[in-house]
Amino acid sequence: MADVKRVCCIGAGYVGGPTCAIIASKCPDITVTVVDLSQARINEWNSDKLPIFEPGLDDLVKQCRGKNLFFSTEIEKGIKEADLIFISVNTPTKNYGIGKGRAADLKYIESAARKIAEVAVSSKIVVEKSTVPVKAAESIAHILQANHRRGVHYQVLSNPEFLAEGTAVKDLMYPDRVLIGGELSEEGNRAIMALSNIYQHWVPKDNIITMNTWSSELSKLTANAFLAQRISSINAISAVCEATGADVSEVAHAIGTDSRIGPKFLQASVGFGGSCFQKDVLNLVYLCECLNLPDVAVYWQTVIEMNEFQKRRFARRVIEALFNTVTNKRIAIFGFAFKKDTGDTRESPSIYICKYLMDEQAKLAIYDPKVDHEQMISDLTHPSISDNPTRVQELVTLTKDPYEAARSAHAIVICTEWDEFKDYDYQKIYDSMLKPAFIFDGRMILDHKQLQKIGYHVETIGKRLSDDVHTGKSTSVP
Ligand SMILES: NC(=O)C1=CN([C@@H]2O[C@H](COP(=O)(O)OP(=O)(O)OC[C@H]3O[C@@H](n4cnc5c(N)ncnc54)[C@H](O)[C@@H]3O)[C@@H](O)[C@H]2O)C=CC1
Ligand SMILES: O=C(O)[C@H]1O[C@H](OP(=O)(O)OP(=O)(O)OC[C@H]2O[C@@H](n3ccc(=O)[nH]c3=O)[C@H](O)[C@@H]2O)[C@H](O)[C@@H](O)[C@@H]1O
Repeated sequence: MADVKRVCCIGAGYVGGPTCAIIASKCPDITVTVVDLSQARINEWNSDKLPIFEPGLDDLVKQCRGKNLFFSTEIEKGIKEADLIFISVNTPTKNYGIGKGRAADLKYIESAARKIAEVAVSSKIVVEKSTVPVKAAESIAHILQANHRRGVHYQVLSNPEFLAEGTAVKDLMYPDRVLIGGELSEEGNRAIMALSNIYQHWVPKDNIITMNTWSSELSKLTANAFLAQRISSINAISAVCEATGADVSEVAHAIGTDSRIGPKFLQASVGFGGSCFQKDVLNLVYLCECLNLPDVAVYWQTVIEMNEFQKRRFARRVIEALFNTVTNKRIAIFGFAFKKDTGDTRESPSIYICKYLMDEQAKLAIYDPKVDHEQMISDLTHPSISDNPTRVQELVTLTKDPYEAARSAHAIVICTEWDEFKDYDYQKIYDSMLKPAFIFDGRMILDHKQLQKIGYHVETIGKRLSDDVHTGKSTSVP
């Protein structure tokens, strides 16, 4: 098993696609096939317009596709031919039955494992790449072993992914660490070495950490929980800043220079989004409840609650500043993706800000440089966001031009930190808006002094910029 020649990855998503593109580009001696149930997704991977936007990914895929990188719906063929199989399918939060709203839905993982057991005719290393609850690898191993053919043996490894969207290529190219968990046995070690050898084509050996499977699985959930907790912590402090006159950027800088705390992930915002933070923290909460650790579960649950609070709080500030009513007011929403440099909108805070404003019957003009309009409508008409899709269509205008979005608007709300938002001609935008013209900078990216000079009423997260004549809040601490 030491020399892996053929890799198959089940799941051609945000993780499977970029991860395999890097492996193919760094290991010309390995053939990598990414398989998926979705013909549409595979067609896109084989086209000029990839299904996901990631800086640097197009070039990487073009460089290897058709040589040692293949995208296909022939799942059985991919499995049969591979020595090593990544399972990189989605593990969303369960929306039915036991654990609804918290537990990870493992049905895609299980069906991938069953498919491997059904078709494999030679031994395989099966690598759990998806983020899963602790002990999922054990369940995968159980399914594989219960269905194995004579002479076919499996080793199951945990190899969680730490890439972030928008920087996936860089993160995969220069990972802080690669984590591999496996069985503590001779066979297990051989499998760990085989996977480690793939990564050693480009990752220094010292950055490849090996450990037992459960530690590896729990480390992934813990990493995301800690990152999400930092954001919730700084967002909690942003509320204190707004109430006192302190500036959250200064506070973040002050604490971030303490080497024990560090400067990263201290950017206060409208709240965190993305497909994983909420899902994985909830997954951890559920795990703790199942392990009869209710106090630990409550501790992590508050990270989610603080995030909800931040999104609601920001929307409420917009409404309050606009004289306590946004009914029929045109509001330009700049940014719909959950962060810059991605077209992904999963759990984007922008969706919730839009929801709260639509609940107050505001008219929204939404602009995002990368998100398809179809996706925006699908997100805003989702039953969890609106029970009246026709009303959403009436309230929402989708534009391909930020200047158009802001024309005749009462306010601009920045929901995503796209770099291009910093470079607009805000004088021109101001001239086209209704007065007083408001900007709510939910990402703290604009030059607030300059905007005030133009005449805007500016509000941002974690800092008071304008007189609070509208909200009437006092700056004194009781
Ligand atoms: N999106 C991200 O940035 C990161 C995601 N992760 C984790 O990686 C996993 C995958 O996430 P994404 O790539 O974002 O998901 P995704 O939803 O973009 O892609 C998953 C793909 O798996 C396919 N699939 C599902 N069941 C299948 C089956 N039985 N056979 C073949 N294909 C199947 C789906 O059609 C879909 O295309 C999740 O567990 C996630 O938590 C981990 C780190 C980063
Ligand atoms: O498991 C996953 O899916 C991934 O989740 C996150 O990556 P991602 O969600 O793609 O993006 P992040 O950069 O972590 O941003 C998440 C959200 O937090 C927000 N954020 C981030 C940092 C910050 O300081 N403040 C802040 O509000 C972002 O705007 C975004 O909405 C982790 O950073 C990755 O390590 C992990 O692999």
